[in-house]
Amino acid sequence: MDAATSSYALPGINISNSKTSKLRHDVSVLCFQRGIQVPACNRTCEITCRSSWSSDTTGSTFQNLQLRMPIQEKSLAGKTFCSAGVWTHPLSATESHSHIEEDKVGVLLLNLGGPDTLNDVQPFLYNLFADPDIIRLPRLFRFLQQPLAQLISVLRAPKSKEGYASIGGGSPLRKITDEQADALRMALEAKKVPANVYVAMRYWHPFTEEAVQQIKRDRITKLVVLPLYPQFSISTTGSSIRLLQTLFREDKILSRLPVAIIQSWYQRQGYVKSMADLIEKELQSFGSPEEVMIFFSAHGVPVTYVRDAGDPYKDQMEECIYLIMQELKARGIDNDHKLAYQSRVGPVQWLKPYTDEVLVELGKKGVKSLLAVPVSFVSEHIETLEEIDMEYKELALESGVVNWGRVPALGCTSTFITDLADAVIEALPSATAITMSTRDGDGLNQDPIGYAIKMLLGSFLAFILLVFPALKNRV
Ligand SMILES: C=CC1=C(C)c2cc3[nH]c(cc4nc(cc5[nH]c(cc1n2)c(C)c5CCC(=O)O)C(CCC(=O)O)=C4C)c(C)c3C=C
Ligand SMILES: [Fe+2]
Repeated sequence: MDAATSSYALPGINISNSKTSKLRHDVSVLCFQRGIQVPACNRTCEITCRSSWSSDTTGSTFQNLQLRMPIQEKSLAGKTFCSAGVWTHPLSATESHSHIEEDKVGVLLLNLGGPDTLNDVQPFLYNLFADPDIIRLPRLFRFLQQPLAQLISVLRAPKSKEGYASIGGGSPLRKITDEQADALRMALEAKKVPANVYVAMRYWHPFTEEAVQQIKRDRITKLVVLPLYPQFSISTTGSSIRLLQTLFREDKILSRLPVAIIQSWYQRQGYVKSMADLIEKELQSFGSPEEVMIFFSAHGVPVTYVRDAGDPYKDQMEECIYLIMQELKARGIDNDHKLAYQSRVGPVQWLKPYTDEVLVELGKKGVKSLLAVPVSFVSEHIETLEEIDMEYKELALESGVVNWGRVPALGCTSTFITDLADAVIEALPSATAITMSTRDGDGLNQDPIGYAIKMLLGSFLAFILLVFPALKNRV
């Protein structure tokens, strides 16, 4: 299911699924002003009109426009990954330059954040577990969110600290994200689109609230929100967008700021090609590259996110792997591959198959060469540097794998950053103000009794597991 049509759609925000190469190009643009419909099939008019609209009139007009122009895209694999209600007008980088000269453009990079020092680990974990998009309690039990976050963060901190200690005493995420922000700013400048680039971390510094205040102080007039997660998940991009929506709605100035949100970009040619480049290069470091199993390891999410809440993460991940493998095939690389999910936390079921279990299976089956490819995140972080490079490597070697390799995260790879710059430029014309209220996205509306029972049992189970000492180390 696509995020735009799932229960996690965020109405009022013009969210685009960034994928230049696949969008239809025969969409004509209409220009509305004060109730008068002015047919204007050129893009300059579209942008000029929209930037002069007041936010309260733009929302409804734009929603109509979206509904009247359904775009349904089928991927090569036959899955729908862009559905009605999402409208993106594809402008090429050069076409759009003249339209945005008068605007003061901002780009807001969304990321998770990580503890800078070991002392930050527990408060960072508290922020993470206090997020209702990470631990999803029914509204009736939301009062438990903070005490539960306190309890889980204190219990998990020692194990997390060990992990962060083994990678140098803190997360490298802030430094890498700052470098990516700088590289993106330069790439945009090279394309004659000067922009301020801001970093908004969800759970640690620089917090989203800080970035948003800076955007206000800088008097940005058009904003593109770009998550540094290629695929959409309720727990990552969804959570940050929800927070942004709250912050913007509460603020007189920000609620009128035209914003375009790129919800996912795993299907962009630039990203797919950059990933294929990394894999192709790393395969060459093996003695017999054609015998290497390409092992994609994605961060997992609890299975209920996908099954009950309509998180498109799993579908997008599978689509993403398909596209990367197609790209490799086109280059004559036809290796076996496998996708598994890592980093599960707590007692609930997460997306399967689990990375650790698959590694053992593959080793036992006689796979001798394995190339691990982290695929849900574009920076090195604790789960690549510690979990994959240390834990999973050791497990694979113990299980019979002899040759182990790992593809680095994309980081500031220039083809990748250039493509992100194009994604920003393409999204700019679709910026509209965030004014509408959030539709309640949890299952409460659909089956309130079933939902309450499930969540009550879930919370009860979580408590039991947390206070039961023998099970503590699974948290
Ligand atoms: C696409 C990426 C990610 C998804 C999806 C995701 C979901 C998710 N994560 C947790 C719990 C934890 N995540 C932690 C660290 C962490 N998570 C991601 C990315 C995704 N998380 C990253 C990049 C990082 C690392 C940040 C860094 O410091 O480098 C942690 C803390 C580390 C640890 O203790 O293991 C926790 C906890 C849940 C519960 C969840 C989905 C519901
Ligand atoms: Fe995580």
